[in-house]
Amino acid sequence: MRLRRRKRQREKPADPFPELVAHTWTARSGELAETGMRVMARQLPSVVARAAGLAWRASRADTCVTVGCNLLAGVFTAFGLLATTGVLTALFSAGPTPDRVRAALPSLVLVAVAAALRAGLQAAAGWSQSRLQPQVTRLVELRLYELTTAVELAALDDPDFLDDLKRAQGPGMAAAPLVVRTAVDVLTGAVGMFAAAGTLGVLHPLLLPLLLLTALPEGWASVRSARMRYLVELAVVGVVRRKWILSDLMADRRHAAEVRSFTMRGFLLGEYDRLAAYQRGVELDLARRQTIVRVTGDLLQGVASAGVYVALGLMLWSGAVPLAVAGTAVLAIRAGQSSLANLVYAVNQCYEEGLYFGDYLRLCDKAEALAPARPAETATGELPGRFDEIAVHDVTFTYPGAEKRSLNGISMTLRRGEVVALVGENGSGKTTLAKIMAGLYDPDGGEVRWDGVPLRTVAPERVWERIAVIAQEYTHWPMTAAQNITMGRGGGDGDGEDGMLTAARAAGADEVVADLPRGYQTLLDRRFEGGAELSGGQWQRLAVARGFFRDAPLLICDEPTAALDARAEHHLFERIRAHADGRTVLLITHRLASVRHADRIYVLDGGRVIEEGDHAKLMAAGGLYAELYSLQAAAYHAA
Ligand SMILES: Nc1ncnc2c1ncn2[C@@H]1O[C@H](COP(=O)(O)OP(=O)(O)OP(=O)(O)O)[C@@H](O)[C@H]1O
Repeated sequence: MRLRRRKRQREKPADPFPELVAHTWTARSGELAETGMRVMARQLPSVVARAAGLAWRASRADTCVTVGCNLLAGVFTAFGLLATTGVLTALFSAGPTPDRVRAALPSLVLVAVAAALRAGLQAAAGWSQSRLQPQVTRLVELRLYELTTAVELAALDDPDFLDDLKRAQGPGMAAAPLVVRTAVDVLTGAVGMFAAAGTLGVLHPLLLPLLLLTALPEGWASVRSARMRYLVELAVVGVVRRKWILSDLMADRRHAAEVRSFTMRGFLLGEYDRLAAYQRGVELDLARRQTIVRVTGDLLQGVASAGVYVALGLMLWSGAVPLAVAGTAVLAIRAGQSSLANLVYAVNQCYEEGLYFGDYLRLCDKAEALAPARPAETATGELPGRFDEIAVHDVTFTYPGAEKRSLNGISMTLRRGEVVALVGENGSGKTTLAKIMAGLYDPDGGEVRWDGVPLRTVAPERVWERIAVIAQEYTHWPMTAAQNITMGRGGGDGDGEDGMLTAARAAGADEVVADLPRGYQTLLDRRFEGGAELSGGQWQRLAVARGFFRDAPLLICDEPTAALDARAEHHLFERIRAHADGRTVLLITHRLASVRHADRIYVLDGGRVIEEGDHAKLMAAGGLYAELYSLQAAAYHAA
């Protein structure tokens, strides 16, 4: 056992990039290195069952055709082989040659018909198998993204979940169609082998072990060489990932200016070449070792075949089998040999892909348990269309995996028509509190109530429908300008065009769009022909327009002016104040001049509210707010 392990360790190439090998994708290498044929045989049925379930859900018709045609092709293989005996018996019988040929004709026709039918069935099976692949891919991709867009936001803060997601999204998802394909290959190989074995059993029971004897060396060689390749792939996976990252840095437009201005070209090319040279070395070594294994397999197979033919000769000589049967046996052994080798190879492949596919299934199970938090059908709480008051009571919150609380017993009230500001230094908990109010996270303790209805009892979707968030970190959606404003509500360009224009004007996005070549229909993605790129401030105006367009009773603005020029910022704060008419605005900003006119200001520090009141009251109190405000004001006066 120890000897075997030592031998396996020798198979693994020494790794000159230790910092890269720690990647989670390599987690399977140890498992596989210890996996033998017996473990594979035990686990294979469950992998095949999963693959069959997946294929069934992707397309029942194609699954039935694939399986049915493969089974029927096996029947015709056996039938053809048995009919061959009839041909040979007729040909080897006594009498003039024309008579013998004539006698062989009916069996010959049967052989030809069986071969044609088998070829037709195999073609049909191959076609439906190819049809299954894209359908399976579509199914697994859609399922994964349905789940990732529905899981609680907190799940995406959990490093374990993210780790699982990366594995599922990469090799796990890619393995799904391969698991189905290799499972069908297992079936095809098994059917072919059973057809040949059945034929031999019918011809003479002693012929069956001979088939196994000749197929074993090739089966061994193909499994061993596949496992070598797989282990090497796992060993270099970190190197390959690093190469992807470097190729992205060297070929992507986003990095092009920096690569040039910092003259990084030589460094990046050197790094890339170092990795590529290592990978080439490992692969050349693999090719050498695989060739040795294959040649050994071929030699052993040659010896085994010679043994088989000697045994067959002896049986013929002793009269145990007639000449015609021996001839058919040679054909059946050859057919069985290739089917068995294919079967062993397919089993190995199916098992390998099954390992990765298992990652995908585990992630789906995990994500299903995390989503949806409270489906609309079972949630008991109903929110009012427009609320009068949002009350936050003694809310505490710790991010998953974090050691420190981000919120520490926060209480506050927001009423309809008010602009309420959250201020505080970096990391004081403003964004976290806003996300809890938006129903993106459930608090660990305390609660948020809308007109007395606890958010904890309401389906998150119902909360999100009533909120517009202009977030600190927003996405540059690679859609048209119009879609950037309207997506998420109605979704279509034609939907609420007046509303879109009003929102764009309010946010100053109309000036941005006026300069675009195709106006609102311009695609904001330079990676496509005719796509446009915007500046940071221009993107922010679109994000603000998106927030206004939702026309929700609660508008949360988290640093909405960070990238805006002075004029746009002034205009936006005026517009936000106007927006509060009949609605409520929660404003988070470090620009304290802009919160002077807020109805109420809450000052956060270390996840607690340390001051509360309007501008005049807080200035008079002379606390943190007054200090921060005076610092900013002094900077302007000094100028
Ligand atoms: N996704 C996260 N996972 C773990 N901790 C987080 C996460 N997001 C924020 N935190 C932590 O929570 C605390 C509060 O962060 P938050 O983003 O709410 O602060 P903030 O007041 O909005 O800061 P800023 O003014 O810089 O935007 C910080 O200590 C931060 O490190």
